Amino acid sequence: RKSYTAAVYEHAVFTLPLAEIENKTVALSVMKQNLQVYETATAEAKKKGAEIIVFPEDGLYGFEFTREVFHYFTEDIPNPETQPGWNPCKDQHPGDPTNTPVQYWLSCMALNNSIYLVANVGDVKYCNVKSDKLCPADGRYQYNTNVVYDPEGRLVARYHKQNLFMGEKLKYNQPHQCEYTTFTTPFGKFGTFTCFDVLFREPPISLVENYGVDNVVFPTAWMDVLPLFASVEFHQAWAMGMGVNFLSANTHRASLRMHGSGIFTPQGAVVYTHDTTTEQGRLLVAKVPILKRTPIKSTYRPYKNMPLPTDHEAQTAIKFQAEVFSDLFDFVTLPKPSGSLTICQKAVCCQLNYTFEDSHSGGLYALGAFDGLHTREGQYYLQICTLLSCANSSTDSCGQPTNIAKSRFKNLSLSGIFNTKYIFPEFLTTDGTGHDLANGQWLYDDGMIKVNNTTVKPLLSATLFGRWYQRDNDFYLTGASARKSPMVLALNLVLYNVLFNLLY
Ligand SMILES: NC(=O)CCCC[C@@H]1SC[C@@H]2NC(=O)N[C@@H]21
Repeated sequence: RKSYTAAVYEHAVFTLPLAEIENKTVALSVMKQNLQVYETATAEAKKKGAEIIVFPEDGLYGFEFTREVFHYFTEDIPNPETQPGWNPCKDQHPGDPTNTPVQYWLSCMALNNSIYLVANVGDVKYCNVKSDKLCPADGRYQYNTNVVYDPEGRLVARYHKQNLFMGEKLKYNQPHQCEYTTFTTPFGKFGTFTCFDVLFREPPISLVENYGVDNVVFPTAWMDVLPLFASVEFHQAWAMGMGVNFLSANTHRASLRMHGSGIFTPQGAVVYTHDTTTEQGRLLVAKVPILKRTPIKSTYRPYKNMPLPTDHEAQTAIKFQAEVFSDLFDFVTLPKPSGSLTICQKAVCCQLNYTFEDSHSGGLYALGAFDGLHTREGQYYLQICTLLSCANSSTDSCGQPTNIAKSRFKNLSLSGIFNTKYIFPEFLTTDGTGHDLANGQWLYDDGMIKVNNTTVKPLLSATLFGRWYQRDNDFYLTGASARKSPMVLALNLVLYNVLFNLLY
């Protein structure tokens, strides 16, 4: 057997204003409306041959809740490791007040369609504030949770999100210990994690490297941020960088820039959607290769003899600094019609060889390097090389979110020197109407992005997105220091920066 069929459903979640969710009954009616859409999608996916279906993060209720209101959406979901074989569809009787009705519905959906089903739900664990020192004051832990039901309706996996995003900390708790959640199917070993998790080492990298996972199911509620954090470019890059299949289901809310789901393999997307114009859900179904476990290829690619700019390039290429999503990059502009450029920042050096397709086509492009701590919406260490289309003809606009791209390249190769082997290759083209991953028009080979024949659409960005996980553990970024006082954190920050500047 060489492949399996997977489905992801990008769901336009039905929700109610916070003030209207007065009790558990209202919350349940909201979830039932969404579950009805899930049911239709699951039946449709099954009809198309799907063996597994993934639904998005927050897909049953939406996002804007207080901790108290979110409690109405939670159920106490057992741990399948200590209570294997739990099957709400077979074991619960509808109407019993001790039931978990959402789990009952999900389990029956999996059983009735004989399919693996992955959904994101709220799990609650009650605790005693007197005996459990970490127990929240309201006496309960609330978790952002993925559940997986097998085709018999049994709960086979439960995962509590580790890396909570921004406002999520108000309604969810972070598990005391990171959970590594896997499940095995006749078509491969799967791991699961959720949305913001993908930016961190734990649990994603350990699942692949230590738990032998070669398929990931990924419920997400991801807002696009161009040029480096757009959903489909980022999720495809993760699949390609880690050499796994990645089934990503996004919540659909175009007004929040929340869109873009796909089924990605180590070779790139087999199917994806990026609908910015409607508020409709969408089912994607595709064949996915069953992967042979291969050791992760190191993408760390040191190289010597970095070509220096020619006299002509040195005259016309302008060096400048500009921010990309609040990170200050060092940039150099691309002179036309072709060239070979290098730009470095601290330990990162980026090298580009290129020829514009049409030397008369417009658009300013710049090659940028970043090596540092990203601090917006979370803290994590990045090492990046990017070639991007600037928003307009001013260098100030390079790195600003834009959908404008005017030039195609006859050929290009982008490579870099990094301290990390965790490099995720991003590539995005556009004709102004959406994101085109240009699969088949570029290659990621030996740590290098290569275009050998002109892409169909103009290039928005090509990026080697590196994560230096090791560095996250330094100084004030450790979990232990996260519980320290603001004064200690500030001192750590100063110390960190002084040492960092001494080192580089
Ligand atoms: N639901 C989540 O866990 C948050 C989604 C992650 C969003 C990514 S992380 C950095 C970028 N900021 C955004 O607004 N979108 C991107």
